[in-house]
Amino acid sequence: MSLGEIPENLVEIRDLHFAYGPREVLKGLNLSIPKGKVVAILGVSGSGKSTLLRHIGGQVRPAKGSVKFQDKIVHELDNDDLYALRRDMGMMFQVSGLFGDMSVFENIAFPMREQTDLPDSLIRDLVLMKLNAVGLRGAHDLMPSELSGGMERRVALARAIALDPMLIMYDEPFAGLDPISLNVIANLIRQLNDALGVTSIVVTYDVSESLKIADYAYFIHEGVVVAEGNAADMITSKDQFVHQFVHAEPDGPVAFQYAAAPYTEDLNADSIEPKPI
Ligand SMILES: Nc1ncnc2c1ncn2[C@@H]1O[C@H](COP(=O)(O)OP(=O)(O)OP(=O)(O)O)[C@@H](O)[C@H]1O
Repeated sequence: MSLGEIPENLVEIRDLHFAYGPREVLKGLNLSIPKGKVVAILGVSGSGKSTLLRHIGGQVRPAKGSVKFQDKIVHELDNDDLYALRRDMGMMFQVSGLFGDMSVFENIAFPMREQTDLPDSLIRDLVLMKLNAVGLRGAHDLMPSELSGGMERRVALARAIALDPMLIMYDEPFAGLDPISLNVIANLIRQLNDALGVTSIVVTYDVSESLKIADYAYFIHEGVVVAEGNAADMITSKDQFVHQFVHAEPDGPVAFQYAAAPYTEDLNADSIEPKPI
């Protein structure tokens, strides 16, 4: 590969450590998100995926290591710069977070009104454009309570792109969706990434869906990257961890048994003797 072909990274995570009190969640995480790509971050529930996204958005501070967004170290920014940085990031969560007392239109217009001085006529056109991109221009007058789960997720996606971010972060975008809605969301993630020229991070435990649309995948477990590679290669990977994940095997590097003393020790131990009735 010539130097000219090496993609520039939008996000670089180096030796990231973080703990919630005594609970160490990230233990020296390293990964890079190249510009223009869709990158899947995969791992079992509780492996620290959402915590990683919180570091990229600057909501939490690393105990050690850093997150670099473009040329800025996120945890070194002052409040104004952090606010400006967050405008370059759109987020879509499993829980849509739409305002229940505002129409679909007003939900998308809200960040535009809050963060820009655009006139109402332009906001109107922009909102309809964003809704059109997710196939819901015709639903602009509906209230969130009138939307199906899949539609709600699409409105949340329209809101995530309201301010033309450079990076879109998706936290469990497929959770709880029926198969058709799930496909719609997966295809939208890919299409919007390419049409808008953005970069996307998809954090999920849904391996098969995310590998269909991602360019690159990282597998994280117990706070570190345990495997990575081109998404297409992951399906046939011989790596034990990837294999277990892709084939949803109940035991493997991610152990079925919670860590315990040897069985024989436990069987003789006083502590597990049944209490007298
Ligand atoms: N605010 C918090 N305070 C204490 N512990 C937390 C907090 N947030 C998360 N944790 C714990 O940190 C670990 C990692 O959580 P995180 O949400 O980052 O994992 P995840 O991989 O995104 O999993 P999930 O898909 O279940 O959200 C979990 O064990 C979780 O219980």
